Amino acid sequence: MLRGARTLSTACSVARRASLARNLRKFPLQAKPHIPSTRSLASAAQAQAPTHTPTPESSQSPVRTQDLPIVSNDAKQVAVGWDTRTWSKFHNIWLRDHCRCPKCFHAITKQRLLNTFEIPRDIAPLTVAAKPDGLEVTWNTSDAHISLYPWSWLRFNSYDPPSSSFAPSPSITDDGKPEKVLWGAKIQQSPPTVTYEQVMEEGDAGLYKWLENVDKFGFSFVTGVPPTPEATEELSERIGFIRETQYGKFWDFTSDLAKGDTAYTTLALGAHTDNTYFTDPCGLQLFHLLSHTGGTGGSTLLVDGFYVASLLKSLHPEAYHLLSTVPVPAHAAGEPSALYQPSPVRGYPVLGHVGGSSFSSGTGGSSTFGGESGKEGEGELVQVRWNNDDRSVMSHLEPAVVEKWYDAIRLWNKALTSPDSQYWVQLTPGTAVVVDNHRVLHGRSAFTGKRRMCGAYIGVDEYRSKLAVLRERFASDPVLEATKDIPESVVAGRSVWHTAL
Ligand SMILES: C[N+](C)(C)CCCC[C@H](N)C(=O)O
Ligand SMILES: O=C(O)CCC(=O)C(=O)O
Repeated sequence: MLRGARTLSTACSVARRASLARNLRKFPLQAKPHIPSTRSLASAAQAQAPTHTPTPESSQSPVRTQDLPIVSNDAKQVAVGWDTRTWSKFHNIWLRDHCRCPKCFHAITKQRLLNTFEIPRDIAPLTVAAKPDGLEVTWNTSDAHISLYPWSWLRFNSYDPPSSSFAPSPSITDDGKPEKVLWGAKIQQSPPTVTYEQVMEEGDAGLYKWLENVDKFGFSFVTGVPPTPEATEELSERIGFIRETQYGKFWDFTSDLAKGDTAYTTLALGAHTDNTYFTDPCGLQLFHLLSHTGGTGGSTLLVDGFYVASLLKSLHPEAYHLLSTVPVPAHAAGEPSALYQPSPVRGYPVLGHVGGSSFSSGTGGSSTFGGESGKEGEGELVQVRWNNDDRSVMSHLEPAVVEKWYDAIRLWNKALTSPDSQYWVQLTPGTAVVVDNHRVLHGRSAFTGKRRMCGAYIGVDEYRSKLAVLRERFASDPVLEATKDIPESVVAGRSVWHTAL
């Protein structure tokens, strides 16, 4: 198994040669297979069960050809043998389209320069070679174009089989991101928290910690925030620019119905996510209680929607399936100058997924956005959209589904409101909370007196972009690590082999 193969230029240093040797697993000596058909590749890999557990080369020996993956090709595909049981197959057209040389890919803007549609449909390699840097392909085109594909990059982007199907490798995980931690009421024992000082410090390490908290837990407190709207706005903008909506940019609100929404009243609000009436609900929502005088109540509720969904899925799979497939319309119609509905107006399921093994009559080839899906499996839960107060008329339900759907949301609500799921916290001036609005539901208890809350929305793409940039700086990425010495890889501070490109 390739472990973050380091790269070697032809004039590679002894040190780099040794480091590649260290990282490369010894591939069992094997006669180069004939150019196998796609079908026979699988049987070939299957038949050649490893005769021994490959062991890393000693750090002294130079890299040997047999230390490199085995490569071969036919008229349609190139096969890469990571070890005798693990092969990837890449279509020739796919490889040519993903060439990252300076002619095919703008190293500064990270945009494709190659005209995909000028690639001959039947393009094939003249030669394929396993080089220390990666797979080298010389194409059978008039320019005999040469492309290089680093081993770690190929393995990360393997689609046949998907790289997620490979045995977990400490050096190369399928997306390199930390696992999410699902939580219930017990999170109150040690809720994820950073300090304002950490978040505001120039080096951004504290900002990174804050956003990693949000990625892992779906929320994070920030303590020591000056109890002013100005400081809170500045804190919000550490993540990215604030998303303006019909409620304004940075909000500073109280129970005066200044805006046509029950948030601007003293009413209790059940656990919900915001913006179900937008096609693209905000990614983060930040709240900071500035003051509450002459009254009681107004405590904040947080519920991990991913946790509750996991309970529903195991206890009531039918209900889970309905919440994952039936789109829910919503509206924001409290402002005379605004009347929001999502596009399509039928809305989106309460539980949004990607990658389900299902058909879809909606957009995007999966059940996530608007389509009905088969029951084979929903895929990965990536978004919770739930606000029963903002829900519009369910005018599209199949008659036979109506009562089942209401039973399903009754089970969902029961799980949401279970004491085991609910984390109630009384916010105080100086402690802000940021919530992943695609995962964690929030609410509040009713209150009396004068209560002043401020905060802001951050778009989901702005949030994820900032986290990706911080990860580039602070987290180790096996593909970036393995490719950083390939000449002309890192341009304008970013690698052309970044796995987000
Ligand atoms: C702007 N502020 C956050 C104060 C209120 C937003 C209104 C919340 C709306 N009912 C929703 O669920 O999206
Ligand atoms: O007032 C609060 O504590 C929260 C209000 C709310 O849920 C919202 O604005 O979405």
